Amino acid sequence: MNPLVGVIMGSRSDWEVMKDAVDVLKQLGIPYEAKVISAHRTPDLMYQYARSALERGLEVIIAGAGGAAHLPGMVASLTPLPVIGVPIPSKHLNGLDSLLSIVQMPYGVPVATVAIGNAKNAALLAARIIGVKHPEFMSKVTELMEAMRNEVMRMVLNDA
Ligand SMILES: Nc1c(C(=O)O)ncn1[C@@H]1O[C@H](COP(=O)(O)O)[C@@H](O)[C@H]1O
Repeated sequence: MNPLVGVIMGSRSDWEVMKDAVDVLKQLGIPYEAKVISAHRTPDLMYQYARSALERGLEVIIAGAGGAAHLPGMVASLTPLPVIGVPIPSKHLNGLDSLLSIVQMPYGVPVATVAIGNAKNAALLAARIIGVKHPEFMSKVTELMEAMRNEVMRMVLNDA
């Protein structure tokens, strides 16, 4: 099956965070591709990637970037596909800069932004989006929710 989710990030240095998204996609059996693409450093590549994403069969794009994180918003301006932004924790401002750059999009160009560093949630949100069209992935999401519920039900508080 061709990739349904595109996972992109501004630098190789984002991979440590972004591989959490890929791990979740693998766990759910969702076909994905992962690449380094930067709005700042490879604008032509970003343009080509975002413009061709829909016709290549991608259904969601997860874009991680840190600092002046323009990648998710720029990709969202070039494709009608849903874009999920992952703010990468940055060295000097701990990711607050990344978060604000990604979340404060103007009207007309939405980016669904997850918490700083929470690439796992980006993958889970992608699974829910593609699950509407692909019931086999929605069942995986439901299984995961059930497993999480059972885990909480088993939690015991000593000395409570
Ligand atoms: N925010 C962006 C973009 C972009 O938005 O296009 N391209 C790279 N970067 C970010 O720069 C940070 C430092 O990158 P380096 O570690 O390569 O210097 C990374 O977190 C990356 O996402």
